Amino acid sequence: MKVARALTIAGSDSGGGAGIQADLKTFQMLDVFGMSAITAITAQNTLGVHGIYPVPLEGIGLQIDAVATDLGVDAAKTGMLADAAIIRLVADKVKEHNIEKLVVDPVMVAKGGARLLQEQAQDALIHDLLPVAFMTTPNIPEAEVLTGLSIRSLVDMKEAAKRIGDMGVKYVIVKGGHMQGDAIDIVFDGTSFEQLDSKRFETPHTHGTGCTFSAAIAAELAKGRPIFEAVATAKAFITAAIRESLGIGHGHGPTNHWAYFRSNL
Ligand SMILES: Nc1ncnc2c1ncn2[C@@H]1O[C@H](COP(=O)(O)OP(=O)(O)OP(=O)(O)O)[C@@H](O)[C@H]1O
Ligand SMILES: Cc1ncc(CO)c(N)n1
Repeated sequence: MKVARALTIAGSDSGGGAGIQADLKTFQMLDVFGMSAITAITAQNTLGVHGIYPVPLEGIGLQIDAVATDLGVDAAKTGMLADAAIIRLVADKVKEHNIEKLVVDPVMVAKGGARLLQEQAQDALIHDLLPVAFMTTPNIPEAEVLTGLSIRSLVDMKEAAKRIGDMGVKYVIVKGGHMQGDAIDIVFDGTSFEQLDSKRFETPHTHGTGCTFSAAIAAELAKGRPIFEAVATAKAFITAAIRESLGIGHGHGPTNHWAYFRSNL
């Protein structure tokens, strides 16, 4: 049996709903062997981020080297990268190990408002990481920071996707989780647009939705699925995970990483 292998380069969420934990659960549910390089440890739960402890650069580089030189990486994703030095290191490692299918989730701020990326690191994201990425999946506030645009409509989302595409990344998905109405994401392939649609669920349990969505894309790309099939499966995965939330914790609870699999039984 040949198994697909995916690597997440991200922060640890002790609460289990976002970060490395969400990514590994998602890989597992999509039949992909999951590996991790941890960039920072967060003390976090559904109420917020209580502490952030970055891993030394050398340790992050060694984790990526260890995995890439032995087990192999069919696709990777990035999540919380904390600062500019980590972003540059990850960009260098992606080039060194020829990781072609890299999904960059440009994580900047947690749901409760805690910064997960230093503000001065935003330039490194644009100039160092996006040019080596295959796909990026900003939410609305992240797309606004990356482009300087104010995004209020689907037309604005498309314009933002185009401008982010000009930064050197092949595919861009501007996610509509932060808009009003249906949860519509815009996919841009450099020439044309597609939409991923779902109804919006009125729920506070959306902790880690972005992490889970980008991990599902990386998992499907690791299996060699065509792009639009991969993103459609990821949308179905996150929609089921939000729809059937677990109702645990006292704040923004985690999504349900079993839901997509169970709904297909
Ligand atoms: N309430 C909702 N109902 C249905 N789909 C949603 C809802 N909220 C988000 N989504 C979908 O979830 C996916 C993730 O989008 P979102 O904009 O929430 O990411 P994010 O803000 O990066 O998440 P996080 O920072 O919490 O990890 C998108 O496909 C989006 O459309
Ligand atoms: C570690 C980590 N990564 C990403 C997010 C964004 O959801 C979070 N809250 N925590």
